[in-house]
Amino acid sequence: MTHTPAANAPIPTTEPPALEVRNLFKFFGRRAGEAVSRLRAGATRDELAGLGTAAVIDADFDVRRGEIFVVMGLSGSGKSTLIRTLNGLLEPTSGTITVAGERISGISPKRLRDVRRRRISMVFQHFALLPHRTVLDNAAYALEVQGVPLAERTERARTVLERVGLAGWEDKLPDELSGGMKQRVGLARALAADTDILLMDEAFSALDPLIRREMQEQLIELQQELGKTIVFITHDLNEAMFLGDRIAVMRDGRIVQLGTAEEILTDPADDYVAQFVQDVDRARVLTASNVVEQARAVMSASAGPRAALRIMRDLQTSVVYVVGGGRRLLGVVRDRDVLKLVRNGVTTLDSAIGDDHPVVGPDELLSDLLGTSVESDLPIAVVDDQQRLLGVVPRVTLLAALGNVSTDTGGQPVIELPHTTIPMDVFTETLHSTADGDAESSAGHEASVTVPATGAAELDEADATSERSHA
Ligand SMILES: Nc1ncnc2c1ncn2[C@@H]1O[C@H](COP(=O)(O)OP(=O)(O)OP(=O)(O)O)[C@@H](O)[C@H]1O
Repeated sequence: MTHTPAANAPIPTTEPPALEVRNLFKFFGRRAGEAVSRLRAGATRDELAGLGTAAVIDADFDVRRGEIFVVMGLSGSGKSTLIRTLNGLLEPTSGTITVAGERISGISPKRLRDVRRRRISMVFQHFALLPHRTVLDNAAYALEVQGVPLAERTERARTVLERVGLAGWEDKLPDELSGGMKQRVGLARALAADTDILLMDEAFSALDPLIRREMQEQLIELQQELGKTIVFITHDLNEAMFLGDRIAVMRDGRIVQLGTAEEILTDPADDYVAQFVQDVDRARVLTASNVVEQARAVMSASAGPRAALRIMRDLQTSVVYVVGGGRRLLGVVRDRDVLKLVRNGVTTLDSAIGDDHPVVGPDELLSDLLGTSVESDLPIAVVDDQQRLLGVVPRVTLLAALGNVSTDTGGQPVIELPHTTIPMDVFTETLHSTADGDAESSAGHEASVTVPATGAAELDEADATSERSHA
């Protein structure tokens, strides 16, 4: 899952947003205008219950081009009403809606139909397929309504059916399909219309959990492939968090929080949202970048085997991460190999650097980290796309994050690497006996720990300083 930048980041384009919603109110009932004035003045939904229902109260947001924007809330919170106003099925009581720069509120029905046809497709919970028409005809239906010639619409429908995994099913009737396949036809029909915006109203809610997850994953793939703007309505927070680049949480007609999944999970706007997120499957929301910790046992390759041994001794670990220029991760060195190099008087680390350590990118989901974590005794190294070491995810941190527990044990950092099983004396003895007038020859001192935290240049300098201070 790739998330867009933080919720309030500026839109990096001069094009208008896919959708602009400004101060939108929808009131069902008598004296709607008066009800909206009272809502603006601070009246609650309950206070207006005598007049009717305030289904959407002062919604104000943009949907960016190419994002999956999820509207999430319990039954009755106003999600369906909001989406129906977005596609012009309902006229707002007050406020405006603009689609790709074109107003769709307060315009003539003919113009509205035209904007909808060109800009917006809808996918429904219960598929809304025509039972006596084949899969192909259902997929081509929107195009047929638009008057697209038969040959062209058949070709476009075939292409999208293949894309959603239904090649070979074109001649079947809806009744011959499973629920997941029916929804794929619904999706294909929406995609065939080739509009910029897809509105999906609880589109996966009627599906079995496994099929539902498959559809969610496929939707993300399709979105990345096709770059559609998707507004997805759901009452399921896990689904919202998995799909949404941003999520609007609705309660009693109001959007109470708008943000990325991470923002909502880690900084819920109020107790209501906090209660919701308690049950979220964190493994499918949080990524390595959310839980990464600073790696302590890191050294520059140029510092050599003796420096590695000193770090192992001082941190009592069996492994040190080795980085090159620009903090690029080269691999790990292990205590036994380093000990051999030092004993043999080898001054470069290269031959001991191994790559048998787990590495992931910052966007990797925690659910994908679990398997990696159990396969290795080392913490997972997190690197950026230039292979620069960003930090590590120790197993204990991963488990704590999934269980929503703190790893803070009173200021003591988590021990991230396996303890060395080689007695400390052996390290010290080796450093002394092989010392050639360097730092370790001044017996009896405690070597200061080299715990580089920043760039390789600083690492080199830290080592040089360490050597000098011992000389
Ligand atoms: N046409 C209508 N006339 C009167 N009240 C309505 C109408 N449509 C919706 N409402 C009311 O507006 C409120 C919001 O309903 P809406 O269907 O938008 O919520 P929802 O979050 O989509 O819920 P659900 O998931 O159950 O559909 C509810 O109290 C509902 O009863």
